[in-house]
Amino acid sequence: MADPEPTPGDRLHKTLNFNVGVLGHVDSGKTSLARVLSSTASTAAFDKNPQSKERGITLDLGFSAFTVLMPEHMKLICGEYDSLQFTLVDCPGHASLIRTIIGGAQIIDLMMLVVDVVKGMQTQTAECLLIGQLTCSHMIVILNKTDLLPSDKRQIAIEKMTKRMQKTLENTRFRGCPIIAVAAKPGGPEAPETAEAQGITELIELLKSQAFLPKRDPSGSLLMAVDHCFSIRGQGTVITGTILQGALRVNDTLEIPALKVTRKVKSIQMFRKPVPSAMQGDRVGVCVTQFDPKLLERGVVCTPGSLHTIHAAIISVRKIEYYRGALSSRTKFHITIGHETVMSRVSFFSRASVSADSGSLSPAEQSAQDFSFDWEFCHQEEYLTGQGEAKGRDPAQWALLEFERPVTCPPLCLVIGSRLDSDIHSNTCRLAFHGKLLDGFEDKSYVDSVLPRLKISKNKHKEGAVERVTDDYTVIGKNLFKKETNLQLFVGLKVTLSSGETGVIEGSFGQSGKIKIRIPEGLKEETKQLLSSSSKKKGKGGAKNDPPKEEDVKVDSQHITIHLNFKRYVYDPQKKMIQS
Ligand SMILES: Nc1nc2c(ncn2[C@@H]2O[C@H](COP(=O)(O)OP(=O)(O)OP(=O)(O)O)[C@@H](O)[C@H]2O)c(=O)[nH]1
Repeated sequence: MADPEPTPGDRLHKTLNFNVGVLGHVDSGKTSLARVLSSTASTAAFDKNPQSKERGITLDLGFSAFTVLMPEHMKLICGEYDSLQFTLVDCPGHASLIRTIIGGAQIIDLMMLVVDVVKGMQTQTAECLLIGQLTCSHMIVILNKTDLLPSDKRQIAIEKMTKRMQKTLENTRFRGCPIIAVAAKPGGPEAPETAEAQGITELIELLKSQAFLPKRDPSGSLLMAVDHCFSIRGQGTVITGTILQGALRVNDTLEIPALKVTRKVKSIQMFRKPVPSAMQGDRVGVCVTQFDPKLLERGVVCTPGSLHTIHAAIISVRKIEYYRGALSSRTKFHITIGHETVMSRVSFFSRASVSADSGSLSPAEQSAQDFSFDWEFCHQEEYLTGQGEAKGRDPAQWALLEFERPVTCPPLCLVIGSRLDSDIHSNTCRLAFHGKLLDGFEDKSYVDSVLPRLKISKNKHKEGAVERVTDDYTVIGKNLFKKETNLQLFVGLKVTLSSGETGVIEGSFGQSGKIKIRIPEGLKEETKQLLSSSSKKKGKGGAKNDPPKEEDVKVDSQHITIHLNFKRYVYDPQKKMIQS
């Protein structure tokens, strides 16, 4: 019989793990803070706990942990646990920062944004805030290095910086989040190790008060981020890391996608004790049958067959508003996807760019229909609109990514596009866009044969005429499309009328390529008059509240034109390159 899914109660130990990402600008004091938190907690917070010394452990580069007794407010909801472990994920360099955060997005429960109190928000602070916005729902701001402020003006300076941070956070999801001042390593690098950090006990109390029962889901396939790997003679190879998704049991078979091999789980340890299973959010050491640990210093392991290695992908795209550069097609960006950052050629396209004029395709182009179907499918899926990308808001954007080397990632994972090669001191945001993986191309030959033949054309412009008004908010347009055109692909696109109103294509009208246009602000009086006089002159149709029927429409207004701008995306078997 299969083992039951592990539950949070299925533990030999009674410690709940809570993951805290430590983010901030270079040199803001992240590592110093993680270090002092761990040591302060292990010496002070546990004096009642005999295991305290053991718990202030350094797990690996970038990971440290400390444990406290279960805070009062969590005792009721976390009945089966008696203590709470904070695992601090110190995120160092920039590329690895994005990778760590994206990879850990599902399991970073709270983010500590470390700010140098003297310098305030710096470029990377802002970038970290952006990444936090995309991946995390709880945050604490740490104003560090308060010892550098002159003692007589310290309090005022802290209050000033607190207010400034509050203002910055006003329009973010972290509005009103706690802000605390500390000195993680007073005196800087030259100071003796004995120099006492300030505000750390208060910070630990704040962390305890902000902690909550994290959502963990043992279902689905396993995905574990590996941060360390070593062998134990006679036993096997141990991989340590964090379970990002799913669960793991002794005797399970794991896949190491980078090595294209599978290995059997011989034992699992948490908090240095053997456990039969572990689940999302847990930090574990897993002993598997032997392989060369040098081959997997960092990376992922997973349920066999659950990850895909892809050569190209389609993603949804949202521009990061602080990014000053252009998102132009066929340029290269650093793409962070799953646990990898890879250079990619990026071609952007938008909704109506999908083989829109299918009726006018040549027979060769017609064969592209299968392909364009995929895109059509994409934009009907909820995940495009479900993640805050509400239908009807911004015109949706997509991109085709062509990776310089294949990447291994889970389906639907978060993707961030950035320009990491731009100068880190240039004071500009290097994060350009974010999105979700919608579709990946695994088959290299498919990529070779199909992707080079995609054509993303330049902006197109179509012009038609308003035929009649059906009510104060709706007009019927004609001469924009042929009757064969798949009008569904244009639904939701913006049009402008020569009379000044803007509208949205609501759908087709009749069978001859006419469209119904909704004018959300309503038609201007002059426009209505112009259209109704035009109707009367011709003597048919145009009665304000008549349900529109195609045969009614005989009136031809020469006065008001409709303008539609869009991009077109077609498969062109003749082309050897993507054209733009
Ligand atoms: N004066 C003073 N210096 C500090 C404090 N905290 C850290 N520093 C110093 O600031 C420098 C950077 O500290 P780190 O902890 O390495 O900063 P970091 O953010 O982890 O740096 P990166 O990992 O390089 O991004 C070191 O020289 C520390 O000694 C503090 O509270 N006061």
